[in-house]
Amino acid sequence: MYYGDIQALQDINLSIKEKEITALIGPSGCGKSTFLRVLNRMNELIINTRVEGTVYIDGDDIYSAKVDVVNLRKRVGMVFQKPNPFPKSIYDNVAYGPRIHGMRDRKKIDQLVEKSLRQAALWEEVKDRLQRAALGLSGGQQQRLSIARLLAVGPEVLLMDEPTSALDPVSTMKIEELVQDLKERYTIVIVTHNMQQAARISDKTAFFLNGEVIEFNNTDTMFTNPTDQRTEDYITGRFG
Ligand SMILES: Nc1ncnc2c1ncn2[C@@H]1O[C@H](COP(=O)(O)OP(=O)(O)OP(=O)(O)O)[C@@H](O)[C@H]1O
Repeated sequence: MYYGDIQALQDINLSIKEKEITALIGPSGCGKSTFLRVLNRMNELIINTRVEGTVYIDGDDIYSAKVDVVNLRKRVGMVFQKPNPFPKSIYDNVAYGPRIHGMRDRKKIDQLVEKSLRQAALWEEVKDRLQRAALGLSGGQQQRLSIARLLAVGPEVLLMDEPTSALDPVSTMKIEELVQDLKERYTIVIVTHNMQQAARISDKTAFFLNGEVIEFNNTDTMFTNPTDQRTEDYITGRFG
């Protein structure tokens, strides 16, 4: 993966397993977010970028010329560091995706909004104020709303780029619990600067350094018995 002439990722070969949580860790600028964006071709929204190599999801090469990128991003959704609700009601935020994908039946949309908010562990907090502004919710609630908005379009893979870094500890804990619940149905890849978080919630961890994956292992092994000295140095806080 290149930004202009600068190669930001090299020699990456990762097999991400279905219905697992894979954490991406590593110091700032090592390529974690770039890699995440490779997985749903979001890098293409940045000018002058180029990808070499292939990414398969369920056997489909997502970089094939045949792929409909809108559909790909529906299959592989993304949550960002800062929650980004639209300046609309809570209901309309969740209904937005299904509507642009052609859903018209009001009753079906109602059901989907409720289901998505329940799955995102937000329903109980907002069910009496669905028509209120999403921007009136707390940061943690807005982040769960961003997740509900994704779920409403029926993704298979959820990409999360430091989803709790702007949140307080209680909201962070709720998101961590939610991510663990979502693993039952979705494959999750999460970038985090918080190593305790990676250790608490993920099944596998990939350690990135200077655009390469230095180590990819079961999270337990990675944090108790890393193979590479550089992984050990990073997780014990010697750099980064
Ligand atoms: N839009 C861009 N244009 C040019 N270079 C970029 C762009 N985005 C990232 N890079 C470069 O690519 C490399 C990897 O950046 P990336 O944001 O993927 O790292 P990261 O590990 O996610 O960092 P952080 O933890 O700070 O978010 C860095 O050298 C960065 O400067």
